[in-house]
Amino acid sequence: RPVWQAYSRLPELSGPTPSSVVLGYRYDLHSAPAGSLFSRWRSKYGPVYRVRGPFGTTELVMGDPKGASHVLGTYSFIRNESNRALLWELFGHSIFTAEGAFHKQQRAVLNSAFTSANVREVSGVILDLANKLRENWENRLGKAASSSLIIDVSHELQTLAIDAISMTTFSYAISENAPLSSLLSKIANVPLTKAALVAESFVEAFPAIWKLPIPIKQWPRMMKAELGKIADRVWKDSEIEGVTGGGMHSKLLEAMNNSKVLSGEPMDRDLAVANILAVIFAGYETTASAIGECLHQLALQSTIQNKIRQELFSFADATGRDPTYDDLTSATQMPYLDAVARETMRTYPIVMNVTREASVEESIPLQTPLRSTGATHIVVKPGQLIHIPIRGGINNDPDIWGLDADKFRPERWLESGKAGLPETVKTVRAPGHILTFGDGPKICVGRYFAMAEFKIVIATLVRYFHFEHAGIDYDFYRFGSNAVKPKVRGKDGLPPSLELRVKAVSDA
Ligand code: HEM
Repeated sequence: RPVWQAYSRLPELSGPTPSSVVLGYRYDLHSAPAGSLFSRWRSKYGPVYRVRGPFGTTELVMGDPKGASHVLGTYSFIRNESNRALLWELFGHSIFTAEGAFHKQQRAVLNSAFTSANVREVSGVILDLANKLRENWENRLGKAASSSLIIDVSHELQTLAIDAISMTTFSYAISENAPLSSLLSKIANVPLTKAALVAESFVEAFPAIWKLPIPIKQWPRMMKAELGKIADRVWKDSEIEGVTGGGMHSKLLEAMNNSKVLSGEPMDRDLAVANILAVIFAGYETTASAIGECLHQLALQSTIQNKIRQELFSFADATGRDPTYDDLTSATQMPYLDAVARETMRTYPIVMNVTREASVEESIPLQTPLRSTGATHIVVKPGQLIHIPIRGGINNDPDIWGLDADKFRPERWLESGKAGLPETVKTVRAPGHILTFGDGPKICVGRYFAMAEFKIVIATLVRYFHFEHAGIDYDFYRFGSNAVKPKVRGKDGLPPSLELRVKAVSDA
């Protein structure tokens, strides 16, 4: 694409000046608490504005819900080159690097594995893991000198989440493989440093860097090799013995083995292994971080925490039994738990923004005319980078959600009239009016899985434990792996952690 175009595009839009012309806006965006700059820029420039990428190039921020839905819903907007290069490096050619008809084929296979009915079928594994964590904390509290313990919940949730996805997708408990689980934890817990942000900005500007033998590739390589060995063995066994043989109860393997029926093409070994890796990696950090953000909010707002507990106790009093998976995931049986899940996903989305690149010239329709020209469309050229701001963006826009858009208030999902959801939320056409899981053909494959795991773990932990602030303030930042994670306020260069004070409910 002509270089000059990258600089002179979108003259009708204004936007912020980055602190460094060389690094562009990404360095500023990721050096600030997640979403805080999207929110500030939206109030200054409106929902649609431009940012300057590395070396002054022009990128579009599309915070208009109709425009965002168009971009995410159309195959001509593809994943951007630097994203594809990183995802290729991490997993190989997988669902994440697929586009167009090939993406459609891969999605048909993965969708058939992650239906809500299939998630229900494997939910016992997640319930067992949540109860195992509860028993572990009960034992530790039983042995502790005081009635409370400070626990790094972020670390423990990561372990639970990686087993939840690996045990349900290929019957393998990664946490029991010590070298592999410590490698994954190293990758997930890389500290946020200025050097890492600068390196990331350069890679964004020059995706070809991924092709060089640079040291940052060392961990993804090791992960691909180690996890690949397990995925490979599981895949071979499933081909030889069949998925139901050998106790291998895996919906994903079953779907991939049946891929000829679903997509017309048998899945080859490399693609199958890459998709297994992609699903594991996409599925564990994100879900663990979302549960962590919720526990952090509950520790700050004990009234909300008590309301969830009360709902669980009332259920037990009324039925004389513990809630099942069906009860926990039903908005009718557990309306408050459901509202807390929706509000966590809305207020604190773990993926801060989604990026696309226009592959053809296209006119994007807008809900609200542009401030500068009053135009109801914006025309983009091939190669244009477009960011859909989610955290601090569309999910928290006061013009869509009302003046308390930034507040964590689960009641908004339950009440009617002024205290409930405003009509304007309907302008966001994604499921549940939130963009936390994306939208369109690339919407998150694992969203039912993630919501089920979220509800099971929050209900199990809140039923038995009381969470309190442990005197450490946290801010949430987008770390290099793309998930938003907690960082001790003012302490740069530390890996993510989230220490909360935990007490048994009977002692609280
Ligand atoms: C709270 C938890 C989660 C969040 C916030 C989340 C968020 C997202 C988002 C925003 C996308 C769209 C990316 C884009 O449009 O470029 C996505 C895609 C994806 N997610 Fe999730 N995710 C979560 C959990 C999971 C789980 C549990 C799995 C696996 C079981 C999973 C697997 C995937 C896959 C494979 C894709 C790629 C889909 C495609 O390209 O067609 N995610 N996720």
